[in-house]
Amino acid sequence: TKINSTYEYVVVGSGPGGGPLAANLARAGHSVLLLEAGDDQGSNPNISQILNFNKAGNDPTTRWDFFVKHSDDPEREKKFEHYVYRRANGEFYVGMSPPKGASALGIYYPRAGTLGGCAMHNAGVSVNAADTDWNYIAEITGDETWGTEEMRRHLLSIENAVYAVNDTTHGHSGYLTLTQARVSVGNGSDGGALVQIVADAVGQGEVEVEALLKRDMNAQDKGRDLRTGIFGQIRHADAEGRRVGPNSFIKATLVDGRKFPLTVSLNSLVTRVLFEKEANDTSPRAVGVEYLEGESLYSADPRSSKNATGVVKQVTASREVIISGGVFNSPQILKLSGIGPASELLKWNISVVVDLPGVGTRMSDNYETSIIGLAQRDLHNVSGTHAVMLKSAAAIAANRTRDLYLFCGSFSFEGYWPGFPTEFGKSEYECAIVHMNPHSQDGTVTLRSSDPRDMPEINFRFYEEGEDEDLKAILDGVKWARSVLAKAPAGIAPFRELHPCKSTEVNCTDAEQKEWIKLNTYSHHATSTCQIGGDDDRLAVLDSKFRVRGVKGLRVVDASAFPRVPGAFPVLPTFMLSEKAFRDILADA
Ligand SMILES: Cc1cc2nc3c(=O)[nH]c(=O)nc-3n(C[C@H](O)[C@H](O)[C@H](O)COP(=O)(O)OP(=O)(O)OC[C@H]3O[C@@H](n4cnc5c(N)ncnc54)[C@H](O)[C@@H]3O)c2cc1C
Repeated sequence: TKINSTYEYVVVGSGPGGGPLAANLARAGHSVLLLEAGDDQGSNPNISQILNFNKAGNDPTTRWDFFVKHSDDPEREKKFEHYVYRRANGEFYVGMSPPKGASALGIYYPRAGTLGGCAMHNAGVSVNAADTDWNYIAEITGDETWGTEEMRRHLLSIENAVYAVNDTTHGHSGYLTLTQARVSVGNGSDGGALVQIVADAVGQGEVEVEALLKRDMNAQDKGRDLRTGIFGQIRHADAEGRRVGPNSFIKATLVDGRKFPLTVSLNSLVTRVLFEKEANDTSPRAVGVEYLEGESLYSADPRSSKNATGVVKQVTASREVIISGGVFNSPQILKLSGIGPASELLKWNISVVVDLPGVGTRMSDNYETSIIGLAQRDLHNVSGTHAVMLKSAAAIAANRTRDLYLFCGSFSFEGYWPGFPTEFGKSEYECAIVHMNPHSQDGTVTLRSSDPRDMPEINFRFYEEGEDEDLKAILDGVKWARSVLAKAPAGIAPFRELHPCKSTEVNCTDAEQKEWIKLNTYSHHATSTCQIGGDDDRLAVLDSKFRVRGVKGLRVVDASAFPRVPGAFPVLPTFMLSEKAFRDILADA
């Protein structure tokens, strides 16, 4: 496509934040340039079939490899069982006994640099945030349009809930096809037996297992966030398992005979926002962006090379620039553009446009762990995973919303590293555990240099706050799953547990389990590095309409805007946030 020099809107990044926003603005008749650092792998079967998500996560054509810290203590970091090193020959080493000459890289954190962003290699699990998460944004900003009712309306306009076809409380004509994952539970199958023991444990033993697997975790239901038990897993994919999301919506917009004014430029790494300040302006205005054109320019791309520098280009936005580079890249782009903590910018000789101390701070994420074991024999007819929502003892005592999301099945998911996962054969069975709304929200994204191709320094600082309560909640989930799995039919049980306890035979104390969980907690739901906040919050980066504070014509629309990590899985809330941003931007146009 020919790139013009001026568009009404320039959107940077095509993930669940930026992709649908660019498509929607063009469908509303505005000229839009969408700049994406990666290329398009929409027809690569590793990427296009949602159940290939493990292959997708390892595919060098889409992967962006970040290496992060979980704490400020380098010795503890290296006790992470899947810590990554670079061997002298350039290959990765994963583990705790690195060979001589290997250099420490850090804890692997997956992202995707491709048309569609991380929605192209995620597992697609699509869960609305709790009402309390949405209402929290309304409370801190005083902007009622963030309330749960309004946000629900955005969900209705984007979704095509084919799993709930006759349910009029869901939307059925949006771009985001949602289906429920299939689980084998046929008569006499191991899958059926293993779901049944969970159903018994959550007091749903009398209900048909098939009906439980259709329970709708995104139901329009006042008591929803307090309800626990088994649910079907909802995914942004169609009935044939093809991924649906930003990539398909952008493509549909480009091929539509109505010829919407959307231009997509791939292999375009945005390096900074351009500003102008006229004499009578109180604050600078974003008027465009600078970018580098070329393949694999960002150093997280495994195909990148230091010698590839790209061609410098500039483009103008007559209305607005919208940054949607994701949780690590949006704060990096702002900082490279002179928006961030002044002291950090000056260190890299970047002229300060606005001293905004919150950029790249208060990063938030869910805590994840898993209990995995080997059955006495191979398991048969166990495909698919089902969700179980639970409350920790503390959430029950305080009558708070459900805070544990488990998904159970015959699979192995112990987090991410190059070459993940470790497969343990046909007897493996796991309950993965997501602990929602953990206390610590102290992660940072800081510049490592002023070169836009370099990855920033990323430190999550897990467990800085509320360590006892969070570890206790996760342990509640682990113990619950262990006690349920012990009730599996003879011949399957007893499971030989691989972790957190090495085996059910060995007595493993609470303290030992907590230590193992703390060392090995993983995550992949990072948010909040450019967060929305109230006018009185000096670390707020955005106002409630996604506008970057202190400048004009610039917004950030992606998962970095959430003031704290929403619910169990961030992708559906990010699609909803994108839809909200579209409405807010149109209202100002
Ligand atoms: C392996 C994996 C599995 C996941 N599974 C789930 C799941 O099952 N359910 C769920 O809810 N969430 C899941 N997530 C998280 C979810 O996918 C993300 O939270 C979501 O995609 C965030 O959307 P975003 O728009 O903020 O950013 P991203 O999806 O990260 O998109 C950002 C885009 O911006 C582009 N970009 C970045 N910098 C630049 C630049 N300088 N110039 C131009 N382009 C740039 C990137 O290439 C990318 O395409 C998963 C994530 C991963 C990595």
